[in-house]
Amino acid sequence: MRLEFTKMHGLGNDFVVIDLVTQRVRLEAPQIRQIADRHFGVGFDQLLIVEPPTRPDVDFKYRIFNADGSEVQQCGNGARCFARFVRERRLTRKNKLVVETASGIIELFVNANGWVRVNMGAPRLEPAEIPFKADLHCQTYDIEVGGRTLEIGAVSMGNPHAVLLVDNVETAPVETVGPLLESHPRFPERVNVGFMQVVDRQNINLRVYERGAGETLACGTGACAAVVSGILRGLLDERVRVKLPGGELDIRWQGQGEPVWMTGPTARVFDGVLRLYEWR
Ligand SMILES: N[C@@H](CCC[C@H](N)C(=O)O)C(=O)O
Repeated sequence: MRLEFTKMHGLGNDFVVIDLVTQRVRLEAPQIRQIADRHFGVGFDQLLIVEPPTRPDVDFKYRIFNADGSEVQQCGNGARCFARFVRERRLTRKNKLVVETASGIIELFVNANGWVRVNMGAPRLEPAEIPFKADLHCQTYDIEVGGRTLEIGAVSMGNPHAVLLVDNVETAPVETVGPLLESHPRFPERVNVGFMQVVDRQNINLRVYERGAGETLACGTGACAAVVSGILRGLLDERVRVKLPGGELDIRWQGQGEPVWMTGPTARVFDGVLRLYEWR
């Protein structure tokens, strides 16, 4: 079985993108993990699947799978790459796209310079919506991790995020605290973990340990969640430049009930063909 794909990235957060508008395949979790393998497969942080819409008022349906094969609701860097992909593959000529994801509708605007601006929707803060086990919504929560009490913000951008404040992202305990929080029992669907260093009211440094993928060079929803958490804590202004290991994103949020806007670049690395029958 022959399957065309495109390798892309947003700030080094890398993707295999597959068009299932013009191709047909059903990929199960073991195959997804095999394609994700950086030694025995193509390698990616997330697999993005482009499908025809299931309703008349949207342009496409977009599904996202982590490298561990789990299907997830949202991916910010992936959304921008998705927009570039459907235009380059001539599946659409529109500059504004309305797209169905597992967590709702997002709007994408392709700028003249190839950058993409995304309306990521309003963040959800109620614990049950994240989901996070807590009685009430609070700006921050104390949580026991590895014998220590840490303070986190908890935000859903369609997918769950915990945000910790650190003095310096270079020395942040991403490899140790990241996996412990990712699978913490208070996050029943696991969680993405952001380590945020506030530089000033318009600039943060951020590293993210992603659910189902480990630390990535950038996480778009993680950047949105960190800015939301920083604004709610009174530390940030409405527009923030987020510096991640792979590059920078522009994030804007006007407060409760308003959508988060994310703007950033995309890159296509190469096109390829998978021959699924060759795998054992
Ligand atoms: N890299 C992404 C987020 C991908 C999904 C995440 N790992 C999850 O499990 O929720 C981004 O750019 O937002």
